[in-house]
Amino acid sequence: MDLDAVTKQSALHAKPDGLTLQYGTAGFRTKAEHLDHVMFRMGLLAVLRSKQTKSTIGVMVTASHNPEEDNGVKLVDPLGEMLAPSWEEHATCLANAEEQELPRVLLDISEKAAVNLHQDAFVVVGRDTRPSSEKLSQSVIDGVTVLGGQFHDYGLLTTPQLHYMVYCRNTSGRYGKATIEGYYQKLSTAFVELTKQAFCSGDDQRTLKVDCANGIGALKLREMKHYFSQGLSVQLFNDGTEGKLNHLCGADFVKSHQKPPQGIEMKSNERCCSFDGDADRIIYYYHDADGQFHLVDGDKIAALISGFLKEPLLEIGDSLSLGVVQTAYANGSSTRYLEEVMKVPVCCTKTGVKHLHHKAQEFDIGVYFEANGHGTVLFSKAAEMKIKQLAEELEEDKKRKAAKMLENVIDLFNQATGDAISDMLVIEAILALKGLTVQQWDALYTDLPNRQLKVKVADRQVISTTDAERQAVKPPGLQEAINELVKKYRLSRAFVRPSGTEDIVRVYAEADSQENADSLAYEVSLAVFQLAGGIGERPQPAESPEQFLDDSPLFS
Ligand SMILES: CC(=O)N[C@H]1[C@@H](OP(=O)(O)O)O[C@H](CO)[C@@H](O)[C@@H]1O
Ligand SMILES: [Mg+2]
Repeated sequence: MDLDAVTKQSALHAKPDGLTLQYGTAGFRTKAEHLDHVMFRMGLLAVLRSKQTKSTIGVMVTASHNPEEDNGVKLVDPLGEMLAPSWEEHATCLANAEEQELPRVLLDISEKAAVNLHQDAFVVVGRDTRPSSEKLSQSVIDGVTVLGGQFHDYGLLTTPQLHYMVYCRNTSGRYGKATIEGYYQKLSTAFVELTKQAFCSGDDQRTLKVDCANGIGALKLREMKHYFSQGLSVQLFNDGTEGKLNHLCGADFVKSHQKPPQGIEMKSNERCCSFDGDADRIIYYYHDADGQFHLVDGDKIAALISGFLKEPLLEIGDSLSLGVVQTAYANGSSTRYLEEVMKVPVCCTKTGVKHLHHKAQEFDIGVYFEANGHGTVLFSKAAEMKIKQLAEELEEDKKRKAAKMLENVIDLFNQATGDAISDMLVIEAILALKGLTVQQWDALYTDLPNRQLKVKVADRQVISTTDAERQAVKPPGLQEAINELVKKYRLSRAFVRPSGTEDIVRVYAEADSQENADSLAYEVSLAVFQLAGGIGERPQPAESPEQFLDDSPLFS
């Protein structure tokens, strides 16, 4: 490690004095102008991680659904998964080290993590379409090269595509080819194979409207759509040619505002979906004949997918375990539906994909989705082998057919992480095969009315939680207050937790009516404000839904 060279180069990516950042739920995220030093240092860290794991490591430059002026960075571990927690700590230390401390911190990390510094290092880099992303990804590359690491810059990619590339490279191509062409080929071949049956039986060509959040998803979907055009025609909106990234559009906007994005023409009963800014989340929705808006969120995606998978799994007759993983934000109706109607085991984990992903690995087939549309399905090695073996058996019977179908489903999911494009193709395939309309899918169960709010407090870490974030253990008295409030309403539930990506406390409430959910959320916000050191204006009761929109300081 040439520490003199590191010091010299680092001076060109100097850290602003006094700035401290935390590697949070989704890596580092803040205003783009504060991130140059973090990028350079994440290049350095990726080299150390690559040497330690003797594998290719990914670095993605994106701030997902956050505003265009923001940016962020996260590292991708060898099998395409999120960075290991112990390395998140190293990332935070390295990002916050003052210039003169940098060599010592690098040596410290190398020692603590037993990095063999003589090992080769290889890092792959991807970035989203933000104006700041190109320069920032160059800073990552500067960090990689000054430590002698090799790199491949993929340029513009969706976040899940970068995860896919990392996974492919570390499994000698067994997972797929580590090129954009390889990604398109793998997914579209699986999609076309899977839907052959549905489309042969005379179904009309299917059309889907896609809101691309003016982000990277638009570029990639436009390139990819020709690969599966016999099966599905996608119409792109908010494709970045005019609008601003994530502004009044995208999956996060649609989910949190519970209304359609701007820039999309929706006719009644037409199936529409939205990606987020880096295309790792997807949400569906439609207007009914009365013009009422219906959201079909991550919970319903999980219900559709697990219902679909149950049948071929029963058919192949092997006792492979199927489970669904959710977070506390999952609508109570979805959990009840999965457990009581579908009879599948449901687990609840802390918020953040890495927690869900980890839990899903405990099943042969683990379906995980956050309510906001981030998720995928993981197949254990044993399940994959069993399915492949059955699919190759000579006898052409129902069992083999079911195994063949599952084989294509395995290939269609991005098993490295949740992926809007891959999930979209899975959902479209299921709807086609089952002959379901979006309304029929939506009717699987009825969501309980719910409301999410944000409360500003002086220090959000005064709140700590347990039971997958459903119970507050600190500050004293807060959980008791929430329990009392919840008792006042029917079918009600509420919890609070400090956000891992924003400097706020999140409040969630659901109840038998929208009015009651709003009212419970307001009362819980007030309890948080009073018991957890609220700052600024006190939470106000909602008089109109507009009050919940982002421009209000307390409600969004
Ligand atoms: C309620 C909610 O939507 N929380 C989001 C949000 O996390 P917070 O820790 O709640 O800020 O950002 C995460 C990263 O994108 C995402 O995984 C998660 O679902
Ligand atoms: Mg995202």
